[in-house]
Formats: sequence, C-alpha cells, structure tokens
Amino acid sequence: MRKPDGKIVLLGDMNVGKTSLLQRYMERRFPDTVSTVGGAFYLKQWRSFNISIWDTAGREQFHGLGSLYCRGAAAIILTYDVNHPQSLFELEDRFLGLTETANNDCLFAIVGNKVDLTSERDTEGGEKEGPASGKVGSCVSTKVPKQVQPEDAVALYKKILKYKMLDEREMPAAEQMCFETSAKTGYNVDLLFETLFDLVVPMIMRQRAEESDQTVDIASCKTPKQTRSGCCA
Ligand SMILES: Nc1nc2c(ncn2[C@@H]2O[C@H](COP(=O)(O)OP(=O)(O)OP(=O)(O)O)[C@@H](O)[C@H]2O)c(=O)[nH]1
Ligand SMILES: [Mg+2]
Repeated sequence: MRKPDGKIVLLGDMNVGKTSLLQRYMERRFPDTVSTVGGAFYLKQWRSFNISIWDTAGREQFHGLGSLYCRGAAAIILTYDVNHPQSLFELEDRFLGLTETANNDCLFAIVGNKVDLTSERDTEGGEKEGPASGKVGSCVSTKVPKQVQPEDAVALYKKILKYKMLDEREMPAAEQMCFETSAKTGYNVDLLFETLFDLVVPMIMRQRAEESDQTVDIASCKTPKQTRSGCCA
C-alpha cells in the first residue's frame, strides 16, 4: 500500500456521529454503528493524491490515543452534536489539546452533526434515504429546536486560530470551515470532506516542493579539492 500523502482526523465526543459521517461519505449509507474502539481509517484518492481519513473513539477511556492519531495531520474535523451543547464545549476542553501533534499549518473544521433532528432547516439536501429507512409516510414530527447555533461554532473556530497563534487572514474563513451536517440524510457531508480535500491538496504539493528543494543532488556535487597537509607533502 502506498503511504498516504495527507491525513485528516475526526475528533469529538462519543455519540456525536463521527463514524456515521465517515461511513456516509465513503460508503454512501447510514448503517448502524457501534461505539468506536481505538481508531480506524479509510483511504480516499483525491485527484492523484491518497488521503487517509482517521475515525477516532470519543469515549473517555480512549482519550490518550487521540494525540497519536493527530500526529502529522493536515486537517482536523472537530465534531459536535447540534442538539448537545456539552459536545461543543468538550471540543475546547478535552479535544483541542490533542491536536498539538498535528502539522503546524493544520486546518480545522468545526462540524455540527445530527441537524436532521432539529426543526430549523430542511436537511434533505444530501442523499435521500430509501423506502427501507421507514421514514416515508411518517407523520409524527419529533424535531426539536437546535441547541447549538452556527455562531457558537464560528466563535470556537476563531478561538482556535488565536490559541494556535494562526493569522486569521492566512487561514480559510470561519464561514468556510464551520458546517452543519446530517450523516443520516447526507446533508453537507460531501461538501465537508471535499472542501477539506481541496484545501489539503495544495498543502501536500507545497510540502513536496519544499522537500525536493532540500534534497541534495549527489551527482551534481563536486568532490571538494583535496587539501594536502603541509607536513606530509
Ligand atoms: N439522527 C441522526 N443520528 C445520527 C447521525 N449521525 C449519527 N447518528 C446516530 O448517533 C449514534 C452515534 O453515532 P456514531 O457515528 O457511532 O458516533 P461516534 O461519534 O462515532 O461515537 P464514538 O465512536 O463512541 O466516539 C448512532 O446511533 C447513529 O446512528 C445523524 O446525522 N442524525
Ligand atoms: Mg465512532
């Protein structure tokens, strides 16, 4: 297997839908999930590049592994549940510290998932559920007002840039990097991953260019003139 050219990592509290988002994107479905143990990754080919996307466990007991998974990451997806404000607070309190091992120019996306459960938006913009989903014909709405507003995610994004001492003018705008998604309906899921791929590819190319600048061309190196020591001449 070829070594991945870039790495993206999903972080966030348990149950926010990290595994479901990744499966929705990679497998185009919304299967039943079990709480992740450790971590797992998918490889995605984007243009001529191989990008690994890592799913991590949100459960407290696996917390220590998070910074290992973030090592060398080009982008991190900080995921929360729009219906649980605590899951947004946890991103700052518990998960941001794990990202120290990521690349210096690592990108951050803030993703509020499960927006289909809220009453504020038509979130059927992604892939439609088939008749087997049991949704068709349902007349009872269980939707609730959204508990976390997009402005809260934007504020966190700006805070992260400050904390990382990244210049806001050189980073993608908060509006581009804060998403509301539904792994269930597919709403904004392709947009999330593909926005990140498009931003990560130029970073990979830049990194490669820097590496090749630093490579010493041995063939073109002239043998230094031998200097003779005065006493043995
Ligand atoms: N309604 C709705 N349910 C979702 C959505 N995404 C995930 N779920 C459900 O939420 C539960 C948790 O989803 P997971 O994807 O396993 O969550 P996770 O973040 O990977 O959790 P850990 O692996 O424990 O960290 C499952 O029952 C999913 O079916 C969504 O967009 N909408
Ligand atoms: Mg999971």
